[in-house]
Amino acid sequence: MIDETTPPRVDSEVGPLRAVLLHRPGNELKRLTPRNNDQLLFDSIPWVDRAQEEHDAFAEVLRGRGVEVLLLADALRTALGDTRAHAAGVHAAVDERRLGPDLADSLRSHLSSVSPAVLAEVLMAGMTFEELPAAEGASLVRLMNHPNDFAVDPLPNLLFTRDSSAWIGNRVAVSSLTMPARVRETAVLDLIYAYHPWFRHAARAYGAHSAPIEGGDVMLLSPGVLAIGVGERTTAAGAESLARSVFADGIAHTVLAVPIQQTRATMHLDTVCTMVAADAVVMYPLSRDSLTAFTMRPTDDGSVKVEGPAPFLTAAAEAMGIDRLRVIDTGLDPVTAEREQWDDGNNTLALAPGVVVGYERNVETNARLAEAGIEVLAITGSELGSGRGGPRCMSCPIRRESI
Ligand SMILES: NC(=[NH2+])NCCC[C@H](N)C(=O)O
Repeated sequence: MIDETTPPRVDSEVGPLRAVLLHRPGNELKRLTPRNNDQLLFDSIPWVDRAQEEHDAFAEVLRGRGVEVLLLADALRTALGDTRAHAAGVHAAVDERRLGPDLADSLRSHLSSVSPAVLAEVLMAGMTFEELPAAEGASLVRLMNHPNDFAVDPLPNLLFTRDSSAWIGNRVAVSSLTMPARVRETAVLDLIYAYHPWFRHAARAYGAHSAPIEGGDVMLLSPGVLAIGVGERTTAAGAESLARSVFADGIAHTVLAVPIQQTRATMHLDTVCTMVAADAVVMYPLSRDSLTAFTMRPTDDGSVKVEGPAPFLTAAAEAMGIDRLRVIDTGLDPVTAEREQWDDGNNTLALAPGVVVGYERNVETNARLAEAGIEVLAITGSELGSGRGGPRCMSCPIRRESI
């Protein structure tokens, strides 16, 4: 149990994992249709019951290895028990630009009287116009929207808790998410970190309302050394602001900004590379020689010095103070490599150095990891994967032991 004697702290990707924030997918996935799935960032329509079973099995693997699992929905309900959080939750749910003043007022007053559990459900699964409380008289906004249109958008990507917040040392960075379908996740995580008792003393590393940055792009290469992917989601401005913030707080001495391709397949740095041991990564073979990095370090006068670009592996090893950052040689043929990269083969979650969780379907990548001495705990993800995210994307480590 996390308490004041064992506060949240994460200073690597691979230190023994002790506590993690996960989101068991819920009714928000039932909102996905062939008409809205692209916009909601899913590649197909998941079978929700099966996705929940797969997720339960994922959580069980973690618990079986001594990891405490905090589920986001539970955390949100707990947080909303505080009246200030409840008021902030109502504010976050109601978008007056969409509803107009009358409907917004009536929805606000309705939500103000619901239980924390009901408000949490609205914040996660959204609300259609048909589900709005019944009203007297005609409202233009009600009349002109289809009953199945969203009055409050659902958040199906809450599943990917990696992106909406990230712990760096003893501080949490609540993300400013790029895609419109995910922007409101920030408000949900803000409520949890401000009002859940586990996080009462949590300090923030980065303002949620600064430039875009997503946790899938943030990698803790070693204590004090961060790599930040810059691409579809995290901008150069986001990487620079986060670097300034961690330098100012003294929680990092080097930050690498790593340009990644602006494509759906490589939306975050962790889609092409994750750490499997203190000095080893699994990496999409095509990225191996093409990834580069700019190195940022703080200067004495409080500004940031930028160098590079240099090859990523060289810059990373130098910043980490090691001879070489090993790449597990998956040696896959380009077609298999591309298929397994798409299915999050490189998106592993380390539970300890040399022990990772991966999707079972990435047979070739997992076999190469095993040959290299990495224990792979395989989980099924046929439905979970339809949102394009693997074990690392679906987990936000809250506490890891130091290595
Ligand atoms: N860290 C990650 N790779 N996260 C994957 C997020 C997938 C999600 N559907 C999105 O497009 O945002």
